[in-house]
Amino acid sequence: MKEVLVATNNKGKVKDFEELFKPHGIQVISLKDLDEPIEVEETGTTFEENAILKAEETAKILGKWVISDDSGLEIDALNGEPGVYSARYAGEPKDDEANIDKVLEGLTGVPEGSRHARFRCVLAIAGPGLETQTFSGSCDGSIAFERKGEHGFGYDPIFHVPSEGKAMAELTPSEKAAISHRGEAMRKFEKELPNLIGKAGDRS
Ligand SMILES: O=c1[nH]c(=O)c2ncn([C@@H]3O[C@H](COP(=O)(O)OP(=O)(O)OP(=O)(O)O)[C@@H](O)[C@H]3O)c2[nH]1
Ligand SMILES: [Mg+2]
Repeated sequence: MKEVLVATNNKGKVKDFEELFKPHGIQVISLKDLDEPIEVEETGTTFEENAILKAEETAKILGKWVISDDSGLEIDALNGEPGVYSARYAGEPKDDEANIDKVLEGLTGVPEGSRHARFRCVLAIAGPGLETQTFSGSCDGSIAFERKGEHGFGYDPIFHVPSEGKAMAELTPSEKAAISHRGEAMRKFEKELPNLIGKAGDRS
């Protein structure tokens, strides 16, 4: 396995995956690199359902193994919102800055101790001759009162990571990989990687 196709249109996720696959010498190809656009409708109500949908639909179209990622932010004080709707919380088109503003507005008046949240990520791998598998990860933190940091994407500037004493967007890519929801899911995937490489032959 020299390269892996990640079924995502999100450039921020691609960067996270590049960091995560770097130690394996595996190059990440995303839907952004293909000539024909692929956009799978995310009709599921859980991260797992949507991850499986994206992996299986894309694998069917391309006829090869793909990995997908469905992820999002759950905020306790907002009853788990934005959850599976994280990408488009403030509506279409997808806008990270508007999403952050909506979260901060929704938490107006909520004190520091009541702003607990978690990022969740489910990776799915699907393709010819392979039974679809999923791997999940989460990362606990809290929602800050203002943006900090320049790294990452999405809600990273307002996601405070207590173990680091910093916002997720203040962490370098390798620091984020070590503690993030996507990193945890990847480490579970990595344990399966030798088996998958064996099964892949020249299919991947
Ligand atoms: O600050 C963040 N750091 C992260 O590490 C992270 N991971 C997910 N998210 C949020 O959750 C949505 C996923 O939605 P999602 O899984 O449907 O992906 P997407 O629509 O952006 O791309 P695609 O992979 O579906 O093509 C994203 O857009 C973000 O808003 C994150 N925010
Ligand atoms: Mg999406």
